Amino acid sequence: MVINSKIATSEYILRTEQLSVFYGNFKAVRDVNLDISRNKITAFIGPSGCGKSTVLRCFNRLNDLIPGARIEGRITFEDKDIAKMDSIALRRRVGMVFQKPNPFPKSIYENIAFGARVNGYRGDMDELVERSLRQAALWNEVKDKLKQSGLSLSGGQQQRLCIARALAIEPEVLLMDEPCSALDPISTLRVEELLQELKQQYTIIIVTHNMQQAARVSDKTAFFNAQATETGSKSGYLVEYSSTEVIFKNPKQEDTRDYVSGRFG
Ligand SMILES: Nc1ncnc2c1ncn2[C@@H]1O[C@H](COP(=O)(O)OP(=O)(O)OP(=O)(O)O)[C@@H](O)[C@H]1O
Repeated sequence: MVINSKIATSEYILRTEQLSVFYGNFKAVRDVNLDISRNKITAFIGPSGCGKSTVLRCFNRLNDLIPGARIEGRITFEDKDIAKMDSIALRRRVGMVFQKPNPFPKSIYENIAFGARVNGYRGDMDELVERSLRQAALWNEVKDKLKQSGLSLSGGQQQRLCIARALAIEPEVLLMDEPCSALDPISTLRVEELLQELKQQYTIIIVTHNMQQAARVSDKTAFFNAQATETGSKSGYLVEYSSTEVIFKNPKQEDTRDYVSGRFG
């Protein structure tokens, strides 16, 4: 009997168990236990340096590329320990969009096709390029200039191109590290609208400094803070994790309340 894996999978696509992250001897983040819900948008908020990006980068093992970085604890993706997975295969399934739009210095078309080709895509490339650009709500703006450089687009369009590029690899999870911080308010709104559409198909984790954005776009919010340790250095930790409504309207922790009401950070 064939069991449908979609039915068999748990509500949580990614989980951390007692996750601590080190850069050399420095413990940047400690003891994070976090379950990421499938097809939801989870926001990471908290003051600068509390480890939001560090935790985000753990989910597709991008920290592996930083000399001296290592983790303690465990992260599972679809119930499998990611430390035991091939990192390239993991990154195909857990894509990333960075803070600053970073299109390749290639045509709009090639920005999508290049990564897909490198990842072994064998289907109809024109169809994939169109589908990815449509998913990223960019198709109508670029369909007549696919041969132009990706760098000729506006900042907001470049970021949507980078989202389209990430989607073309057909990931299951999209990690976004402050994807709107370099964008103007109108482009930000477009990306936020786009996220709502994308969550039908993808699980999204977004790091944001903009609390209104977290409140507007996310279903769940994780609030991180940093605290001085015995050695004097500051170590990040997860203060509270709940539905976005609870975090913003009725948090359990006083620190969360102070942060979301703008009293610190
Ligand atoms: N590559 C690195 N090497 C050494 N230390 C690092 C590295 N990246 C981050 N850190 C340190 O780890 C801690 C957490 O940094 P991180 O960038 O994850 O925080 P953040 O909450 O995302 O901050 P911000 O909101 O300012 O982006 C900080 O003390 C930072 O200096």
